[in-house]
Amino acid sequence: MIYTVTVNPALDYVIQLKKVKAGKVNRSNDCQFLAGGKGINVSQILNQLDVDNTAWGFVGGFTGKELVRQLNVKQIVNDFVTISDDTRVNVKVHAQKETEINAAGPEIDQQEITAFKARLDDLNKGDIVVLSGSLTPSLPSDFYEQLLPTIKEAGAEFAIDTTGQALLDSLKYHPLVIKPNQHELAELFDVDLVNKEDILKAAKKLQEMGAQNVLISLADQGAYLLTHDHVYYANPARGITVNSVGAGDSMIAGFVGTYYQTQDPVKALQVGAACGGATAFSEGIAVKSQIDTLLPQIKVQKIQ
Ligand SMILES: Nc1ncnc2c1ncn2[C@@H]1O[C@H](COP(=O)(O)OP(=O)(O)OP(=O)(O)O)[C@@H](O)[C@H]1O
Ligand SMILES: O=P(O)(O)OC[C@@]1(O)O[C@H](CO)[C@@H](O)[C@@H]1O
Repeated sequence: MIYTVTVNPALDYVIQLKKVKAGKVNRSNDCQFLAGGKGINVSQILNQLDVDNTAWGFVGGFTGKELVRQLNVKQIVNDFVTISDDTRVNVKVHAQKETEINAAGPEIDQQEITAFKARLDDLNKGDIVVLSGSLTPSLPSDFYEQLLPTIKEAGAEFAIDTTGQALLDSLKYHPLVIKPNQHELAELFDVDLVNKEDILKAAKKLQEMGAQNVLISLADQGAYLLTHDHVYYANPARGITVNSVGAGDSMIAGFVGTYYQTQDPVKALQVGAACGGATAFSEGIAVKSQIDTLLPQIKVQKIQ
């Protein structure tokens, strides 16, 4: 089983308009509330790939109820801890440029944290836990790290999609895969990454620090994968970008879901790149038909 963890999920309020003028009244052409949060997006793609998974995390209030309603409609299995504060709303403005305003997130108390940690008792050998996204301000900054010994003791693997020190602190527990984008990779080591060599050198460092596989996503430039033995490059799919929100989550889902089924990191990279592209080319998170259409376009090359 794959478990996704979204401790700070969101209703994404996606607003479409031609142009935003700062300081003026702007009127939208279209808007909708979509269940979001990085781990939840991973679950959505896993469902499209027919990979069994359960979404874990914290939800609360009227926003949390709507989020769970949407997941149930899509038959995404979920087992959230209910909190007394409201799940956040993140605003995504799609105009001449994409602008995102992500809220900090709700208060989570000690009892709710304890209830969440008890979920980990369900883990079995061979399971994969995908930990994704920001923490709420009330959670300790080492919250992910606190979960890792239990996950490993159960014989499960984990993937982690977070940034900064929290990502670095997870490496000693040997994540199955991490996926910083080029910008996040540069920030991790406080360096400029000007060419391929710089990127691969920084990615190699993350592997030396403990990651089993390192995926570096480059948006419309494709992605690199460092495995134990080799380095691979996956080209980007061709298409018109309409939304980059969730492309990274989709790539992780494609990678982890395929790895779980095949144990083949190269196939996993191919599917991950197709899932990322499919989401970038669609209004929300991609569906199976879009992923299947792009899959043959992705050729994985061994470059080292
Ligand atoms: N415009 C695009 N065209 C083709 N493929 C894309 C495009 N955008 C994303 N992808 C695919 O999805 C992968 C992940 O995208 P990206 O690098 O933007 O992740 P990210 O920065 O984590 O995304 P986000 O935070 O917006 O979800 C890329 O490596 C690529 O394979
Ligand atoms: O604030 P975080 O947790 O870093 O990111 C949250 C978020 O931007 O990530 C998803 C896209 O990756 C969205 O669905 C969601 O709003």
